[in-house]
Formats: sequence, C-alpha cells, structure tokens
Amino acid sequence: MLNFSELYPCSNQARMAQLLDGMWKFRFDPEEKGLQEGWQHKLPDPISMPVPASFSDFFTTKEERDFCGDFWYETEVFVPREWEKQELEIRFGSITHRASVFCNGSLTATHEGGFLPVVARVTDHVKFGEVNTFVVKANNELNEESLPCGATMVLSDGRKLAKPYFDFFNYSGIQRSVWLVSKPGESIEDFSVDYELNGEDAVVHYQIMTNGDHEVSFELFDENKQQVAKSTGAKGSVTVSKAHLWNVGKAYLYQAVMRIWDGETLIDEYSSKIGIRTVKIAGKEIQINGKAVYLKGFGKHEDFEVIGRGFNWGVLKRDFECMKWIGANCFRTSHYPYAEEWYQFADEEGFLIIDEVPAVGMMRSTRNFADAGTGKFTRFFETPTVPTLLKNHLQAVEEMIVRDKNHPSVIAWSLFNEPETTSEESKDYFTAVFDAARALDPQSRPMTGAFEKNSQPELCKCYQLCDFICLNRYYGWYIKGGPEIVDAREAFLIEMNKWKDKNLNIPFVFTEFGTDTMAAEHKLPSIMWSQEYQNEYLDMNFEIFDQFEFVQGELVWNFADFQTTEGIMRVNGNKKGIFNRVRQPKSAAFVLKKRWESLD
Ligand SMILES: O=C(O)[C@H]1O[C@@H](Oc2ccc([N+](=O)[O-])cc2)[C@H](O)[C@@H](O)[C@@H]1O
Repeated sequence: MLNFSELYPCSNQARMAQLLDGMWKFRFDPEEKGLQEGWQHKLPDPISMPVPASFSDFFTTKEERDFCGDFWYETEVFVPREWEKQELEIRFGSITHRASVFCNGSLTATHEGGFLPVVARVTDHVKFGEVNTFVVKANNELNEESLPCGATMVLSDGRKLAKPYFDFFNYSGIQRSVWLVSKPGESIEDFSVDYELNGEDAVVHYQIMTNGDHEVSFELFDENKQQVAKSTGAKGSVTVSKAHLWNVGKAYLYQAVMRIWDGETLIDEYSSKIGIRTVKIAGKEIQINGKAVYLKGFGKHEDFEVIGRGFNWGVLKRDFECMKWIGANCFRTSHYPYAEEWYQFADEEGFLIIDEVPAVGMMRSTRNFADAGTGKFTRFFETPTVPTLLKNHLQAVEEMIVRDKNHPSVIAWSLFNEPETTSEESKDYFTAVFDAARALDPQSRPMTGAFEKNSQPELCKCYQLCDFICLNRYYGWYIKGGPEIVDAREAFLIEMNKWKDKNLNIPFVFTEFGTDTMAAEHKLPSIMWSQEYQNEYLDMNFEIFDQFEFVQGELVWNFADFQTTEGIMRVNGNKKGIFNRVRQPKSAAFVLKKRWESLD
C-alpha cells in the first residue's frame, strides 16, 4: 500500500491545485555538501532552471550537461490563509532518479525512482498567509539496484559519470509538472473502475478509497454533461444503459464525480474522465470490447531538443498528430512510465498504450544494444544487489499501476525491457514481479514484457509469465544487416517457426524492430543507414509478420530519433526514428502510412 495519494491534481469546490511550473532556482552539488551547509533552507548562489525540463541540454559545458551526482532545486510559493483548514501537498510528476523534498527546511518526503510521482505532505511545515520555500535535493546516479540499471564511474578529475546499461541519455531533473494541492483532511485518496458489457448496457464497478468513514457518492456524466448513473457507498456497481463505449480511434469519455458527504455538507470531491471498454486476450487475439485489434505504432521516448525529457504539451500535440497521420493506434511507453498527460491525451484520442516500468538494463552492459542478441550472459540476477533491485522494481510496478489503472488507453502492463531471461534466477525474479503485479490491477489487464533476441523459444524461462509475448527483434540490422538481409530473413523465419511450433495460442507483438537511418542519406542501391535501407528492412519484416497469424501488432523502434550516451554505435543519438528528432518524416514514414492505412 502506498502511503500517499497518486490522484492527479484537480480543482473544485473542495480542492485547489496550483501549478508551480516556471523558472526555479538550481545548484549542482558535486561535493555533496548541501545538507551539511543547510541548502535545504535556501540555496546559496543559485542559478536559474526551468521546470519541467531536464537540466542537461541548456548548458554549454560538458561538466554541466553530463553532471552526475546531487543537484538541488528551490522555489518560493505564497500559501493563502484560506487554505489553513486544508491538507497541503506538493506533488512532482517525477524527480529523476531520487529525491528528498524539504518545506521551509524540514524534510517532508523521500522517493526512489525517477519516473513516477513524488508526493510530500507539507501541512505541518507550511506557514499560511506567507511565502514558503520548497527545496528538492535530487540525485541521478545509476547503480544495479536502481531502475533503470546502470553504473556510476569516477573520472580522473574526480567527476562522476553515469554509465547507463540502456540506450537513452540519462536525462535528469524535475522533468514533469509540479503542483501545490490543497484538499480536505478527510479526502478521496484513490478510486478504481472496472467494466462489464451486457448487450447495449455497461456495468461499471467502482471503488472509492477514502481516509474517513463518511458517506460516499459516485456519479457518471456523459459528454453532454447529462447524469447517466448515480450510486452511494464506497464500493458498488452502476448500470449505464446504451453505453457509449471507448474505442480505438473513437474515444468516448464519461466524467466520474465522487464525493464525500457529512449529511448535506460536502467534505471532498474528486472527478476524473473514464472510458468504458474491456480488454481481453482471447486465444491469439487482443480484444477491445470483444473485437480483435491489431496494434500499429511505435516504441517512443520522452525526448526532444533543448528540454530533454521535460514534459511539453506542444511536443505531445505534434507527436499525436504525426501518429494519427501515419495511421498508428498504439505506443509503448518505452522504457519508463511517461508523464500523466500522455495517458490523458491518449484517452481523448482513442490511442492504446502498453505501459512500461523502468526495468531496463538488466543485463549489465553499457552497450546493451550491442550485446543484446550476441549471447552475452552476465548472471544479472545472481548478485547481492538483486533483493534491493526487486524491492525497487515492485515499488515502481505498484506506483505505475496505482497511477495509471483508470486510463482506458492503457491496455497492458510491460514489466521489463530486454533483461536476461534464460537463468533459473531470472525466472524466480520475474515470477515475483508478475505475481505482485497481478494482484494490483482491478481491470486485470494483460501483463507482458519485451524480450530481446537471447530470449529464444528454447532458452527463455520467462515468456511463460506473459499473457501475450512482446519481441524486440533486429534481423537485418544488428543481425545480418545490409547485403546479408536475405540471410537475416531466413534466420528470422527459423525463430518464428520455433515460436509457432510451441502452439502457445496467445498473441505476439513486435515491440521493437528498426534500423538507424540518417534523415539526409539516400543511396541506390540501398546501404545501411540510408533511407532506402530502412524501407527495405521494414518491408522484409512486414512480409514475415504477415505469415504468422499469431502476430497481432507491430510497434516500430522508434517513433523519433532520440538522444543517447555518446559512443561508436551512435551518431549524436539513436537514429532509428521514423521521424527525425524535430518530428519531420523520413521516407519510411510514407511506407508505414501506406501499410497501416491498408490494414484497416
Ligand atoms: O538498439 C536499439 O536501437 C534499441 O535496441 C533495444 O535493444 C536491442 C539491441 C540489440 C538487439 N539485437 O542485437 O538483437 C536487440 C535489442 C533496446 O530495447 C532499445 O532501448 C534500443 O534503443
């Protein structure tokens, strides 16, 4: 059980939420002297720092861009007297990768993990009717107990440097919105909904978690703001007759309004959009509302020029427009849960999401993209750090499912990306992860994870945990690229036939396949890194996908070019985008558009 409410902030007659985004104060703390020197009260000689954003790409020196260690943020907020009788919380969409939150110098929360909300109750430390100081001490070091996994090295000049075991830049900071939330002492802490379709009607099972025992009401309003259902009690079911279902590409959202009452007096109110739909794996099909859907789309990243992994509504809008234009219906939040606004907008747009925890890098390689598929085996799940890693993994799974469980767009949970899966120890580890996850989702969504090439049908000990299987495969890129693509096709077919022979009778989704492609490079005949090769590679992959009826989806790697650590395998980042980093199409975008529109 989480000891804080993860509900997204909202304002109404019982609650107020004030956005604290803007220019904050900031300081690096390479010597880790901040606490001793009392920085939690006030940062000495701070510089300015936009929130939300990653700090890295604003700077013009490597020392700042690549900074690894402790860093601090500060802001001042006036808290009105009118909030005196309320509970106050400061809520960060995330702080990467770990943080302590101080209010007027007092420690109010600590949090491990950089991609899920950090909520600090500050009621007892705030001065009402005055300006208050909020300070965050953050740290972005990587180790083998953290999600994502990595290492931290020390350079000869004493600086720390992040060594990710994963293929994205270690962007850090306060990368999502910050809210000051005032809510009643007796309040709605969480809610969940689950659906059953019954002919034209829908039964909505709901549960409202409060921290008191006053009467609770639950109401549903349609898009015309007409009330369509009402019930009392913290747990119950309502029937919506002639329900408008939430569907792929055709979203319909009801407004759920929940209230706590003391007789006629309102104590608390919380409202949220919900979408009535069912998700089910039925044999080889992924079904939404009982109808098969073929997943078309991308693995993405939160990544953009200048702001790094910082949330930005403009980038979100452009990404959805590009995804709609190309005929996509789905994306995976590779390799971490995204800002909540992504899910809210997917709810509005009728997009499907495979929601992933930051369990990436679990094969101890600073070049996992190079070592994956080569048979390298590092006994990752056989070290003394595993118990703490598992604890952090379970915490991230819980926080993700609690946060995202009511989004109609979320159709599955991905509990890992490309770990080692061939040892007994990996099987024990992931059995614990899946068991815990299955107890958490009121909608019992399918659970999965993304398997790299070493997870072959005859060797993998973890695919059995999944309700459908996600494969990351690079036949024709990392394996037999360029002129060898004919052999890549043969090798791919051999693997696919082994999966087929298992007769698993469950869906398979390709969660990664792709080629690095320079947006400016053309070559006839094609050559690796040219636009023409990306198109040929995609065509070869599609020809194979179409031969196996259990293939029920294709999420290309990646939606857009993105920043990674420097190295001989990356040219200023990963160039597997179908769009470049500023979201303009490579020629492969037109190949996908044609195919995906014709698949409808
Ligand atoms: O390299 C990439 O572009 C992407 O590859 C994925 O990892 C693989 C690398 C090599 C092989 N292989 O050789 O088969 C399989 C998988 C990662 O999930 C992703 O984060 C990364 O960006």
